[in-house]
Amino acid sequence: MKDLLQLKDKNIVIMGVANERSIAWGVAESLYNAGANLIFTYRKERSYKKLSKLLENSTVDAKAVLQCDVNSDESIKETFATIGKDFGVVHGIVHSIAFAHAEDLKGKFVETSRDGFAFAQDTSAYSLIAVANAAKPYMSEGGSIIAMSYLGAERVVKGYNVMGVAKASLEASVKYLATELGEDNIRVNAISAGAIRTLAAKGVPSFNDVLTRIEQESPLKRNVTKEEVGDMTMAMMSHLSRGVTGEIIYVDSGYNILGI
Ligand SMILES: NC(=O)c1ccc[n+]([C@@H]2O[C@H](COP(=O)([O-])OP(=O)(O)OC[C@H]3O[C@@H](n4cnc5c(N)ncnc54)[C@H](O)[C@@H]3O)[C@@H](O)[C@H]2O)c1
Repeated sequence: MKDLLQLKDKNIVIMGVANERSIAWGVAESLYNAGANLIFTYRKERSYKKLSKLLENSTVDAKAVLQCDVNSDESIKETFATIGKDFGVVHGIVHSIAFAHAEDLKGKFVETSRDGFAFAQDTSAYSLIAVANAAKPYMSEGGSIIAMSYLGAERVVKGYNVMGVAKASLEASVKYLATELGEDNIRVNAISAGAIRTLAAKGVPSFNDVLTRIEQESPLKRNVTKEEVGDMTMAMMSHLSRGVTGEIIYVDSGYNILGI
């Protein structure tokens, strides 16, 4: 099986583990079991502490744990320069990062502030472009970049507001990046995940209603898990998906196909 995936000893950067509930942690477990070398990045000291504990208490091994604040070009460049120096080649990147100010999610969309809009875009969408640009020199053997999106990018999900527009921008960025980086055999895709109870999800006021609705109405009649998103991310990182780029892949119990 590992041979089919061709992930053994591949250097994969995982950005966005905040705690054990993080989607990125589900991804880390899947990729580790497939034999990949994992390089983790975190934003704040708090995440570093949580991540260190998680690593201590699990079988997942980290080849490196580095700080990277995606709101800062300098931080992104420095992180990837260190990764390049220490590992030579990057084969994959998992971008599992998003943030918007709570007041921009709670209020009416029409009242979104200029700053709040820019901040959500910068953190949740532009960061993918900046990361791809900083990583590109080290992705000399080709590779795969995965971002995490949500249905709120293309449909109106109550309470998702400014983040929905940031995800729309993220999904469009995936397609533009895929088109340009394809000649270097770098594939860029997004997973559109169903609702999963995480720290980031706490900021979305309608989250509990969304979970209930998916359970009642989705084709699979249940919510998805971070492990399921992890496995699909692993497939999208692997040799199995070598012909796929610029796609938005749904791991959402089929909820996105519903009309009314
Ligand atoms: N949980 C869901 O229901 C759901 C559904 C679909 C998509 N997603 C997406 O999955 C991704 C991961 O979110 P999650 O739900 O696992 O929540 P999470 O809170 O565990 O992860 C979000 C991560 O983003 C990081 N982050 C925020 N700002 C950053 C910055 N400036 N620099 C570096 N890192 C920063 C946080 O530190 C955290 O690790 C996000 O893109 C989110 O929008 C989540």
